[in-house]
Amino acid sequence: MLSAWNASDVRAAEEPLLAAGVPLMERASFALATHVLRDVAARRGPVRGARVVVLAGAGNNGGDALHAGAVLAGRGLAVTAVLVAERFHVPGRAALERAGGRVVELFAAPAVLSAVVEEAARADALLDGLVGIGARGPLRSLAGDVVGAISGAVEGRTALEIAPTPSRGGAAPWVVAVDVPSGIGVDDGAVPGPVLAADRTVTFGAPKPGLLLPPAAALTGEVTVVDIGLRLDGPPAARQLEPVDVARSWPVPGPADHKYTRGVVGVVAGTATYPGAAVLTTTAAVRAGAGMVRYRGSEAVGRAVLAARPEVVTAAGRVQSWVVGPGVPGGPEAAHAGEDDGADDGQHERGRAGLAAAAGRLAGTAGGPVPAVVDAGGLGLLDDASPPWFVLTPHAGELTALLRSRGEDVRRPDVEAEPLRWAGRAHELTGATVLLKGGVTVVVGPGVAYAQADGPGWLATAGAGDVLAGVLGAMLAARSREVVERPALAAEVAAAAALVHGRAAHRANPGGPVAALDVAHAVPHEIAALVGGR
Ligand SMILES: NC(=O)C1=CN([C@@H]2O[C@H](COP(=O)(O)OP(=O)(O)OC[C@H]3O[C@@H](n4cnc5c(N)ncnc54)[C@H](O)[C@@H]3O)[C@@H](O)[C@H]2O)[C@@H](O)CC1
Ligand SMILES: Nc1ncnc2c1ncn2[C@@H]1O[C@H](COP(=O)(O)OP(=O)(O)O)[C@@H](O)[C@H]1O
Ligand SMILES: [K+]
Repeated sequence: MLSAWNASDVRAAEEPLLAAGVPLMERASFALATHVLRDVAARRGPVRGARVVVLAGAGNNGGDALHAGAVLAGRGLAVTAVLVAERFHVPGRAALERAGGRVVELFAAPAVLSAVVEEAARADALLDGLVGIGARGPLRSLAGDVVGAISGAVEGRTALEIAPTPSRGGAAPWVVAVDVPSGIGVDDGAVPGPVLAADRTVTFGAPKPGLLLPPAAALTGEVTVVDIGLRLDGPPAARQLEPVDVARSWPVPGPADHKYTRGVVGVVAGTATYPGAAVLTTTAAVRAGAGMVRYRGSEAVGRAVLAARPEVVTAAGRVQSWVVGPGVPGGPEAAHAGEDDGADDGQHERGRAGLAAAAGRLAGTAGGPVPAVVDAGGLGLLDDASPPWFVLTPHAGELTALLRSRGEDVRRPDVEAEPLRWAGRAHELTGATVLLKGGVTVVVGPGVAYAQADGPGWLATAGAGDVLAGVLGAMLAARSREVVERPALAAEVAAAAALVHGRAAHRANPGGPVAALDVAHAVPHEIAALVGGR
């Protein structure tokens, strides 16, 4: 698992070490230089004579970059450091000059900006040491100008670029961000202004949340964490599950298991208008290893489900998790406005009953509360307050509607600009765990947040969300009681489902388009690979 800490926590962890004279900057800058050397060697062969431009800001981030530049100059690389502020890291500059590096005082002669940009565009490597965890807001003054100009000049990069071109020609410089790409929201992943998209980010002590969270996560390139000896004890601000975490906690059935111990998933999905959602959700739940899947819906849709998956049961009975809403009309906005966007075929009533049972509010329900996945039309069926074992699975549009239905004046671009904040707000307003779908899936539960970036862009296809709902339903059913008892566990299981779903999409057709049903069919193979490797 990757755990990310806010800037203030990293600073607090640095303080006692700095007070004790631990050479943190030497550690950081030496590791940074080592990674740059390795990358340059891999791309160019000989490192001697390679051209490196270091963009250095006023603070210690600039200090790291200048000291790394000194190490590189000492190895025979031609290093030019560009100082953007009158205040700069004095020992870093001195070390660089001693090692034979050249310094350009851009702050003293802004007219040389175009020459700097030209040199940067021709460099083998570009180190972005403008600001690190001391950044406040969008890049200002010369730091902003230089990033804007270089981004415009380097092929495949624009100043506000969200997706760096993965394989650029050999001519463009290899961009290494020092600690973080300068100008991102270190704690929240915001991209409030120009940011130079990196090929690699070498981050010190621990990842920062902004490296995991969208939209900034798309600008980091590969993230390398350098251990400089910090002790970060408190809870991380954001986490990212890795395959080994999911493998370790996967409930592999043993000899004593039977279908009810493995978990029964009750699915309220699909209508005559959207029968495919019922097929996709139930198929995904079956393929993800549910002990049993019960489909609840009209007879006609049930026939389509049974034709695709004869394992599915349509009779009512006990379940260990509910999935309510895929392919059911009437999301939060419609419910809020009293609209009706199509016949619900009785699914609203079945969905409400499922959610009431899941919340433990249905008189005469045996076995107590169980987890629920609440998707699409199910989001309009929620009560004012939900328990944390309800996992809401909106995309950005649905989350916006949900928030607006609860009085927040928010638009979709706001949600896309600050997904962690708004998923967190939805968690606060509803009490439920919130999984916000997107290129990076953000999950917020009580005291925990996850950011998962496991799937290819090809996964953005109709029905993919229904498959996720089915996979998550099966995973929650398998750990039903535990999820109800431990408020933060639903978020971990939801993040794990996003990982399985995203990796199944890669597996379904590596490097190419995927259809939602193909993703569902790849799920058991992905699970086998995960648990087989543990
Ligand atoms: N304290 C230490 O010894 C260590 C610090 N480390 C490095 O130090 C960095 C933090 O250093 P600092 O606290 O000095 O802060 P930074 O170097 O991140 O930035 C602070 C400077 O940037 C300017 N600045 C802030 N926001 C700006 C914006 N939006 N546009 C333009 N300029 C802006 C500020 O005026 C300030 O002078 C870390 O990110 C890391 O790279 C590492 O070397 C580890 C050890
Ligand atoms: N750019 C992207 N890269 C990777 N995965 C994505 C991207 N965009 C969306 N996804 C994923 O694809 C799925 C789409 O779900 P959703 O929007 O609910 O579609 P539908 O309602 O048609 O099923 C989600 O799991 C989401 O996280
Ligand atoms: K930086």
